[in-house]
Amino acid sequence: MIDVDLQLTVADGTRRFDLAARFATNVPFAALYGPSGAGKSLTFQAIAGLLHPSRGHVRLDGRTLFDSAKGIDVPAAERRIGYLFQNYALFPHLSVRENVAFGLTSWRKRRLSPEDAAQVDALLRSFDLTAMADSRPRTLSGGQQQRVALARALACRPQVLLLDEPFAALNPMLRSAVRQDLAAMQREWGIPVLMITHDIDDVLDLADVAFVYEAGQVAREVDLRAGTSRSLMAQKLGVPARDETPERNRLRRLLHG
Ligand SMILES: Nc1ncnc2c1ncn2[C@@H]1O[C@H](COP(=O)(O)OP(=O)(O)OP(=O)(O)O)[C@@H](O)[C@H]1O
Repeated sequence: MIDVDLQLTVADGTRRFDLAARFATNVPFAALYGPSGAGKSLTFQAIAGLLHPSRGHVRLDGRTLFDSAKGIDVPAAERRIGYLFQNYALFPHLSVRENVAFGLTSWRKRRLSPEDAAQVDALLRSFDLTAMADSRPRTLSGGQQQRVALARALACRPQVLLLDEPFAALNPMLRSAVRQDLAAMQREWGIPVLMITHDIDDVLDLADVAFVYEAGQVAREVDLRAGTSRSLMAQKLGVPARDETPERNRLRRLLHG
């Protein structure tokens, strides 16, 4: 169960933005959906401990990570949260293996324990990265880089995985394949996922619940589990339903083999 209530203000010389977002869920896959600049990434930063709300709380599976009233603010490194940034933020000077292992090493402890090394090897295998483990990220395709970023986010055995627009850098053909990979990964690792996306298909294909953001607040919660038709879900989310004609589906099947 993740339970957040975040109130914070960010400002620079000319702009100010107020976030007042609240939601709680225990579904395996939840989406934060909404227009650009609505406060979704700030929410992730506050959950991960990179931003400090002025009021509110962050609770994860009964553990309090932040509570302004009780003066609790667990440091980011101790929160056990996997965070996939919008542009992946891979380290260009490190190999694939070193990128995946990054969260498990520290400047003091340069070497991985045998247990951690085995975990890194398992992740490389699981994400089909073993053959490129010693390569630098710039020599990898977009989809491969995305898998490295996901493997790195999972390496610290997180209690929740935050994915900030995980498919944004991928071309449309790759997107649907990677969407399926992500769903399979979620089933295999059993770690709850919160995903930020602008893409209605990401929401409809992956999410159990969507929190719709508007101007720094969660305007509504949409349950996407069985029993609701795709077009009704799209309507609830406030977007036009896709043209799901049989002809279009036939073409989609042909294109995807
Ligand atoms: N340090 C800051 N000072 C002033 N405004 C900021 C600061 N950081 C973020 N903002 C603003 O806060 C708003 C919310 O930002 P946020 O990154 O959470 O949006 P978002 O919903 O994730 O958007 P996108 O989907 O485009 O990534 C934006 O208008 C952004 O410009």
